[in-house]
Amino acid sequence: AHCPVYTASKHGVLGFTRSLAEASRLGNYGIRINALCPSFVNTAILDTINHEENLGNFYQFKDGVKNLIKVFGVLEPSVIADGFVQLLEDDSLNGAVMKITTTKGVHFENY
Ligand SMILES: NC(=O)c1ccc[n+]([C@@H]2O[C@H](COP(=O)([O-])OP(=O)(O)OC[C@H]3O[C@@H](n4cnc5c(N)ncnc54)[C@H](O)[C@@H]3O)[C@@H](O)[C@H]2O)c1
Ligand SMILES: CCCCC/C=C\C=C\[C@H](O)C/C=C\C/C=C\CCCC(=O)O
Repeated sequence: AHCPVYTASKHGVLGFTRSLAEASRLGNYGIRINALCPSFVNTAILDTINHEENLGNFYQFKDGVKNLIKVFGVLEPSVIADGFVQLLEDDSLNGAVMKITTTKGVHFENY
């Protein structure tokens, strides 16, 4: 929401992940490819919404993003690291999309 190009890039990452994971499985590449999709995380990127040069025409919607942050809260990076370790350790995961949110914690999007 609010930033169409940013959002399009994230959808692209998911398509890339799932397609490459299937290619890896079929081609016996020996690697697993998964995506980790967190809600808001406490990193420097959150400050970018305060700068017009980052959001361009969509700067006018920054209060909407701030409201989302207020409603859903901000995760600490350590929570994301824990999810990442789970992706590393679970050999059954390939082409998986792990979501981490304040409301549901770690869960998976099934396609
Ligand atoms: N922080 C969040 O709320 C959040 C939530 C979901 C997804 N993400 C995604 O996670 C990823 C990492 O974000 P983050 O929160 O750690 O942000 P961050 O701002 O802390 O880190 C981003 C890093 O990317 C580097 N970078 C930027 N442009 C680059 C380029 N062209 N080539 C190489 N490196 C470049 C920056 O120098 C910086 O070190 C991003 O793709 C972001 O969209 C972040
Ligand atoms: C919205 C774009 C703002 C510009 C980029 C700054 C930060 C981006 C952070 C993340 O990519 C945001 C991702 C998801 C947040 C959206 C809704 C949260 C829903 C959480 C839930 O369902 O519990």
